[in-house]
Amino acid sequence: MGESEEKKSTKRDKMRWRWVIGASITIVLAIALASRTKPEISPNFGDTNKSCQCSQGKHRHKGTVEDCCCDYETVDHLNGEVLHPILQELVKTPFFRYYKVKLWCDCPFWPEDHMCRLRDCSVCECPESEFPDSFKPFQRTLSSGDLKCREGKPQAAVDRTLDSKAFRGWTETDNPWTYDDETDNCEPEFVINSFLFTVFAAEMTYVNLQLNPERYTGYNGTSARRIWDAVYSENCPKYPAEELCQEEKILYKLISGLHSSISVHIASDYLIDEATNLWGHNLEIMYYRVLQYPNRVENLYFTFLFVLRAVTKAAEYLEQAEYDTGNPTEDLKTQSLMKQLLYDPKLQAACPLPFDEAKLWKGRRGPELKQKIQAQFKNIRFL
Ligand SMILES: Cc1cc2nc3c(=O)[nH]c(=O)nc-3n(C[C@H](O)[C@H](O)[C@H](O)COP(=O)(O)OP(=O)(O)OC[C@H]3O[C@@H](n4cnc5c(N)ncnc54)[C@H](O)[C@@H]3O)c2cc1C
Repeated sequence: MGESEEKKSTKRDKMRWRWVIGASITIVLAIALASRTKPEISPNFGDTNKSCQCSQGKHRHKGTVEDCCCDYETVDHLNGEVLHPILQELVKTPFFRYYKVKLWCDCPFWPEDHMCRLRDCSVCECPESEFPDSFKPFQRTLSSGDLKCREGKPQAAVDRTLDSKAFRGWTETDNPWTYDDETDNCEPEFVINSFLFTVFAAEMTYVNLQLNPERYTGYNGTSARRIWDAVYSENCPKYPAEELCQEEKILYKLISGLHSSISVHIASDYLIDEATNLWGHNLEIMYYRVLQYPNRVENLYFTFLFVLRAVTKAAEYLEQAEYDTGNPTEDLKTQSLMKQLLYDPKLQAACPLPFDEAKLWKGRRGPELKQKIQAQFKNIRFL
């Protein structure tokens, strides 16, 4: 591999791992929130002043998480003791708080999609001066005076010509599970971003995830629903559940687990009263969208363990990866937190193999099935 190829590949790897850690963070938080409110829900739905009547410590879900090698109680314990505290620190580091996304592109499937109703839904882009030098492979035209959210105005977009020149070389794909496209093309694929839910977007730009938390944004109604409908109908076969093979069930569980995670975040940080701008927990939403369906909670735990396996499987790589943002102090801290996360003795002892992927793709149909599911997986891009 030539030097420039190596650089491209390292950049793609960085993007990929930011994604995996990002997914871990969102799912870890969702588990923490769901497990806190799992038992009997108080009738004081949406009321932030009255105390929650949850009886802590009671598990509705017991035993091993289906298709995994770890139980519910252990997940809750590890999440609270180990993962949640470390990830809370990791998300603040520059390497993980800046995320590259494509904004501003018409939806090729559903024109005039109105998306979010709330003003707060708009995505705050970072001015060029803010994001780390080593993340800047191209010149930007966004001035530092442009610190405010741009509130969904496509005309305020940065110079695309520069972007496409700088990124032309990055379009090749070497991972059969993902697209590594960082050009400004608008592709007819689902770009799923649980923080920003930019569903179809173009033009790479940076956002600070600390300024764009995952929470209620008013993205409701038919517009939001048809995206979920499309995600499920494109990727989950219609035939009865008992006829699904293991790999198809897993893809469904991952989508459903991510859906639960998004719903839990919405419920946890909800606009209770628009007039007074009062934000708080909405336990009614938490219950009606997630907790009343045991399988949605189970799928959340499954997704947690699946992502945890991806992170721990890549421990050696992640330990040695460069977390270079041009700020040595912060970058050292990122590396040290990553090591803590990857080699935590409690994690290794309690859940050494969160999910066993070696059981997949067996039998005569294995290779064909893998190709089919890879294509489906690529169709949905979880950022
Ligand atoms: C990728 C994506 C990201 C989003 N991010 C946000 C966000 O950050 N903030 C925000 O406010 N809104 C967000 N939304 C919208 C949000 O997820 C809901 O679609 C919206 O709040 C409307 O909810 P709903 O009650 O109509 O049901 P939806 O959550 O839209 O669900 C649609 C249908 O899917 C089924 N379903 C629901 N949950 C599950 C599950 N876990 N497993 C299997 N099936 C299920 C049910 O049959 C349900 O009726 C996002 C939507 C998408 C597609």
